[in-house]
Amino acid sequence: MGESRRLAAVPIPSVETADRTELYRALETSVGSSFSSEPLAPKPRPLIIVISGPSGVGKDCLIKRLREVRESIHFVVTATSRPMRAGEVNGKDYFFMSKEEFLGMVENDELLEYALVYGDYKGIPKQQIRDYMAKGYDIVLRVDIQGAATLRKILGDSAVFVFLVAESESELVMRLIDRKTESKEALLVRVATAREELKQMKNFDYVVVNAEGKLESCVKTMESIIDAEKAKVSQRRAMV
Ligand SMILES: Nc1ncnc2c1ncn2[C@@H]1O[C@H](COP(=O)(O)OP(=O)(O)OP(=O)(O)O)[C@@H](O)[C@H]1O
Repeated sequence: MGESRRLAAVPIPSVETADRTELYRALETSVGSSFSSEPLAPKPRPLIIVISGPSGVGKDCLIKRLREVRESIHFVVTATSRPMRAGEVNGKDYFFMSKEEFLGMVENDELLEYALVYGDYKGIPKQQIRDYMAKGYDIVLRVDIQGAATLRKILGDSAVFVFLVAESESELVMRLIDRKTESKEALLVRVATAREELKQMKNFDYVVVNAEGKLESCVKTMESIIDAEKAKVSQRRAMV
């Protein structure tokens, strides 16, 4: 009510008889300044999305599909000293390098985070993140649980942390067995580790289920999370 008393005394034509432009102009004059065409929502900031979860849960598959359905995503290619697996491509799946080269990057503070995983180094190159955020891309990082905990310490709430799970522990083990990329010893390490890792879920912002044969639904959930994050009034402000 207090607001209406401050409005200019301009006659407003009848809603029944006046045309749209006439009414618009009269309302504009009454409120005292032109109506702006500027977007009412703030421009969404680029997000850093950390995707983690036990080995074999489908992180790579999810990210691959997410990149196909969403153009504005940059997947940060991790540097690693582990040997290339059959079908992997250098610079696409990982930047494969020797231990010496990797430690050189550590020395030069070129990595956001790094760790020794199953005997091999893995780390996230900082420059790639900066370059793509500057171009407006959302950044997707794929890290193991240990890496996610380290990133949480570095990035705090400025990044979105997503924990990917299978629908059950037994499904996860089956998936790992079916992938046929691990020796029996490595398989045992991975399943035992997975059991421990599941306890870390509470440190994440979201948990997304990648159920057997339901990758598309998992991708949709991820998209919803990204869309919801973009619609936040107070957006996360990630700096690397
Ligand atoms: N929704 C799904 N239903 C059935 N199989 C799936 C699904 N998602 C992924 N897989 C399969 O599970 C296996 C593991 O997937 P992926 O390699 O993406 O896991 P990851 O989490 O990236 O594993 P790692 O951390 O060991 O690299 C693959 O053989 C993949 O094809």
